[in-house]
Amino acid sequence: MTTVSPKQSPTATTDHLYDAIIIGSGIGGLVTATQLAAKGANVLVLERYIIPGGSAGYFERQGYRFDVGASMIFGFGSQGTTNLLTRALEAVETSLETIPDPVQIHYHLPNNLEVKVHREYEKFIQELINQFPHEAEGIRKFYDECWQVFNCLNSMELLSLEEPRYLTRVFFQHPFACLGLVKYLPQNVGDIARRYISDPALLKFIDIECYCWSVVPAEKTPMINAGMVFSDRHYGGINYPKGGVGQIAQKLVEGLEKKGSKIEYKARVKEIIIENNKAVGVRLADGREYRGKRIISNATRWDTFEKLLSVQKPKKEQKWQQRYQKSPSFLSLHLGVKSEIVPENSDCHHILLEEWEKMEEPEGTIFLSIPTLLDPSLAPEGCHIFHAFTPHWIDDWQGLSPQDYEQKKEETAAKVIQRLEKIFPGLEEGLDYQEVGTPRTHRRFLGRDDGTYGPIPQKKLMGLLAMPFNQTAISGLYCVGDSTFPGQGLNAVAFSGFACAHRVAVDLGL
Ligand SMILES: NC(=O)c1ccc[n+]([C@@H]2O[C@H](COP(=O)([O-])OP(=O)(O)OC[C@H]3O[C@@H](n4cnc5c(N)ncnc54)[C@H](O)[C@@H]3O)[C@@H](O)[C@H]2O)c1
Ligand SMILES: CC(C)=CCC/C(C)=C/C=C/C(C)=C/C=C/C(C)=C/C=C/C=C(C)/C=C/C=C(C)/C=C/C=C(\C)CCC=C(C)C
Repeated sequence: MTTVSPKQSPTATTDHLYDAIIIGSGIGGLVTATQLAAKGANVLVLERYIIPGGSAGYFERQGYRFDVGASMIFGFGSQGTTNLLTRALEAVETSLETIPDPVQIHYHLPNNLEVKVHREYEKFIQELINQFPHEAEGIRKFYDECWQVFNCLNSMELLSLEEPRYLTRVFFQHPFACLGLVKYLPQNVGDIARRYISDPALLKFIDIECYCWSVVPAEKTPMINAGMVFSDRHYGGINYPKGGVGQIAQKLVEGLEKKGSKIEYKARVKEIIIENNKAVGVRLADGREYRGKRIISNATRWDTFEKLLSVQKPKKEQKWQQRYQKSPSFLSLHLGVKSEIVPENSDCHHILLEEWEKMEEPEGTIFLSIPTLLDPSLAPEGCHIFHAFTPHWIDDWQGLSPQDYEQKKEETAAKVIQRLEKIFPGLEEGLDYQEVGTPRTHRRFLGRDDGTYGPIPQKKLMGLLAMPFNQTAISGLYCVGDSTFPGQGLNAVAFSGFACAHRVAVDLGL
């Protein structure tokens, strides 16, 4: 890997004009970079941290390799067009071995409602119908409608919706699929679920099915995204990259470099340079400047428009901020756990919630992943990795003395572990290693304002209609990643990367 450290950089001045400069090497940034490099563009990626990946990065401690973010990965299917991670790697002639996950989520919900989302669609539907036999028809109709959305998406090439020639072509090739998507773009899951389902407990189940990836209940979750998540888990499936989630970014970087483009680490962009109302380059924290024909920010919109630009925030962005707010961040427990406490045939991903009213509260819903059930090589022999996380706001972690901060981490972690004892009795006794990340950790290491997981609607919106694409109100400046259409999720930001690269490539005449 060619890592150029600031002091050795041969191109520290403005003499080289890159086709595109990308701020940040999250999966959104890297998919844009590799797509452009594959089309022959000369790209520079600038990453403030020491490795690529952002929320999809990793860190190693005492023989454990922990994923920074979620370990439940969509987008690694082998057919159709929605397998965007497989496709992004293929575009730069690389690939990753993945391990299929037989159960997407094992839910442990109020009133002892236990449901497993099996990879096999029919098995999942039967399991849910067994819990709610009186809603058998509604359950089928609801999830079948999600398949309609997915089938539309999965039939067409997925590129920039800001490129008229692509839109015309795709419309002539797949008129019904396009009209289907136009119909669902303004819709949310809650309205569709209520058309078929009336049992309040089942509607709550649909809420948590949405909440665990969109961080909002069904009424605010866009139907297009639900169509992807609720169907692709049974189609392409959930597949874990061998060697950990961090491998995805590592492989993309390898591919990027093979195509002659480059990435620099410890390269924090402090300012996007604007000349004659156009973005023309970036200035780093260490004073270096780089020039590019196009500038693409993989930082969040809050970071991009409030911290990296000295010009007034465009009206369009002000409007966006009235519609979307920052979601909470997470408290993350990265645990090493003795294998004895993990029964054979345990599932990899769990959701634990004891009271429906607390679903959206900090520490209400607990997410747990045990990636070593799929790839044991991530932990020392005889041990597993437990990654437990629960939403938390940064405000609750500010202004504490170092001692109080440490103590709060310990106490909050202990509460989470205690609750997880319900699923894995003996967990506390079985601990071998513990590292706790707070919203402050996420802000510091991921460079995300307030450590946010991403944008969520302030109020009920019209599906995805208000989510911006990649172009911005500033000429030459584009955004990519989870504060662009269609939002959070690796496969979602991969789509954003494909779309952004397509729009930029057309603008560059590539
Ligand atoms: N299972 C899953 O689906 C899963 C797993 C992990 C992550 N994710 C998702 O990935 C999404 C995030 O991906 P993304 O691509 O939008 O962004 P990201 O936040 O992961 O990456 C942004 C990158 O930009 C860098 N950066 C920020 N500001 C910078 C600056 N000024 N200069 C240089 N570098 C800077 C950060 O260090 C980071 O590496 C989230 O929505 C998260 O949910 C999903
Ligand atoms: C031409 C005409 C007329 C028209 C046109 C129309 C059209 C074409 C349209 C189109 C559209 C489109 C393309 C769209 C797209 C979309 C997409 C791609 C989407 C995607 C999505 C995805 C997603 C959302 C994903 C997500 C995921 C996630 C978030 C995940 C997460 C996870 C986690 C958090 C974890 C959990 C854990 C546990 C449970 C433990």
